Amino acid sequence: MTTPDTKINPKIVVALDYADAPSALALANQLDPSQCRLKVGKELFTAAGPQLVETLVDKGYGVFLDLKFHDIPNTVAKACEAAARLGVWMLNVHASGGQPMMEAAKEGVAKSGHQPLLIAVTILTSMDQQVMQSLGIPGTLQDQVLRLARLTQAAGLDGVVCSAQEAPVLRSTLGENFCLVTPGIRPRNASLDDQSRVVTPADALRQGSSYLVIGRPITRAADPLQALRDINHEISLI
Ligand SMILES: O=c1ccn([C@@H]2O[C@H](COP(=O)(O)O)[C@@H](O)[C@H]2O)c(=O)[nH]1
Repeated sequence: MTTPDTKINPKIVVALDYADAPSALALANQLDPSQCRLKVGKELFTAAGPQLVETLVDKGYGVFLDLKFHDIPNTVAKACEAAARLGVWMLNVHASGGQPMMEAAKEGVAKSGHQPLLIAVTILTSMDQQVMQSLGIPGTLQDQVLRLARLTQAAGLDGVVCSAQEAPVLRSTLGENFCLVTPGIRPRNASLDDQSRVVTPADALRQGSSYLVIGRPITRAADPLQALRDINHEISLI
């Protein structure tokens, strides 16, 4: 097995799910871009805006702008163009917006003059088979993740957000170069919170994840820096 080189290509993406910029910067200022990348999601972006994203980029962090765009193709294209202009490392849309929407997203990114990774959310890691059924989506959850991931690849995107539980089948079907970004990561004995499809950090990498998105197990730990160090140590042993 290969040893993940966490220094050159950190595998952990810390979800900065904070209510304001000072709280997010308090953690970012203690971390180092060689230890992790950072994710800005809907809560923080709505509160702190593009300026915070640019600040994190200027600090040298790879920033995943997790706004999960899902709208008509023209609107998503323009949103992706604007997001890519912030200099982020990665951004995303919802695969359930369909192939034309994802193709428009890709065109929008191309127009920005930047080259972030563009990925699509398949089925949220908080969802389970029962929730899928309640939405009237037929088949197994894994089948639906695979269907949306194939559509994402056909649209020319770089990868998907999925659970590491689906990583083995996606990796074998979609190839080594398709990026699998996996939230729902929980160290052994950690609280699941609102996540349903969870995997430990080391198991997620063994299953084929490219990047691990981790929020509360780090940000709500008594010592977030130590929690990140522990997880980086765990995955360095693979
Ligand atoms: O399917 C998805 C897509 C995105 N997320 C985001 O990842 C983090 C997970 O945070 P935890 O605190 O580790 O649960 C959060 O920002 C979500 O918005 C996801 O969980 N699942």
